Amino acid sequence: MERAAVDAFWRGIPSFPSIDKMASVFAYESSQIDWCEDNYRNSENVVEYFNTMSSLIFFVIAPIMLYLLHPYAKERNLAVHLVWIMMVFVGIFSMYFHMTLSFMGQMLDELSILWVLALCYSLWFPRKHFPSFIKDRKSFSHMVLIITVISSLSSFVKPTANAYALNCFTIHILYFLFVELRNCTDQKVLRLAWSSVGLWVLAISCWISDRFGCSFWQKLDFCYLHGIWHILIVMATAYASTLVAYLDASLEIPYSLPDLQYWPQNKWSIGLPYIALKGSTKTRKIC
Ligand SMILES: CCCCCCCC/C=C\CCCCCCCC(=O)N[C@@H](CO)[C@H](O)/C=C/CCCCCCCCCCCCC
Ligand SMILES: [Ca+2]
Ligand SMILES: [Zn+2]
Repeated sequence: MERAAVDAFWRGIPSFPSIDKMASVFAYESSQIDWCEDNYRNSENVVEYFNTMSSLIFFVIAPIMLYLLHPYAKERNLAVHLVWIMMVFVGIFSMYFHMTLSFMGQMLDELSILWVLALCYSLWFPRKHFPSFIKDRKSFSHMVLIITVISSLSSFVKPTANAYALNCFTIHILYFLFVELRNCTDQKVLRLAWSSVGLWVLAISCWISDRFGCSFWQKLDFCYLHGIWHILIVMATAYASTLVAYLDASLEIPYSLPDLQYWPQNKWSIGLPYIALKGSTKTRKIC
């Protein structure tokens, strides 16, 4: 069938978008968002070259975290691995978004972040903060799933607001971490919490500065803040997710004696944090 005929066919169906409209969501620069980096400066096929390349950090950190968290995931729940597998997709969509600045790229980038957040909440949100009508983690996960499906659909209503809404989640994460840790005296936990907050503060400063201070950074010919945000937010995610996973492990699998360690250098607490299990596993205990 001719393309015009196909288009006319679909146009006959009320409220079905035309083929042109559907194709345009993939078009270069069809997103209403444009970051500070000059478009097409380094390549005629890649709109924002540095922002695209800095998203490669997802492919560096994700496999290392998958490897480091394997003993913990095996003991607690193999679904933990989904977090860093999904982070690889966030990286792919982030690259696609900055390469094209297309509407489809923007939505894939933002929706993938929303679903990683949903997964983290389902896995690690502390039981004692569950709403009173929720009796266990399974029901909590179902509630998170319903909210995430509704939020995913709502994200098409005002797409320019999505990134701000996603950033607001951090306020909630900071709030419950504060409540959880206000009586904590474990120096390792506190150091990890402060490092997570520090990385996030640096990251969000770059994100906001790129969004709202672009003319200033253009004068300095330094338009790389969004790319730097990519690197810092992946590190903040590694730190914060390990922290909440550790708090969860201390409550849910205490017999395995979870311990916070750093790769590659544990001595100075630098590098990527992970959970080492120093005790017996459940299976060994039963045998
Ligand atoms: C019980 C919950 C524990 C949560 C632990 C952390 C969960 C992290 C979840 C998601 C990872 C986010 C990865 C960010 C990818 C960035 C891609 C990107 O740059 N997208 C932009 C467009 O290119 C877009 O404008 C950005 C939108 C905002 C993203 C907001 C992400 C929130 C990340 C939360 C990090 C937590 C740090 C907590 C510190 C104490
Ligand atoms: Ca740009
Ligand atoms: Zn980005």
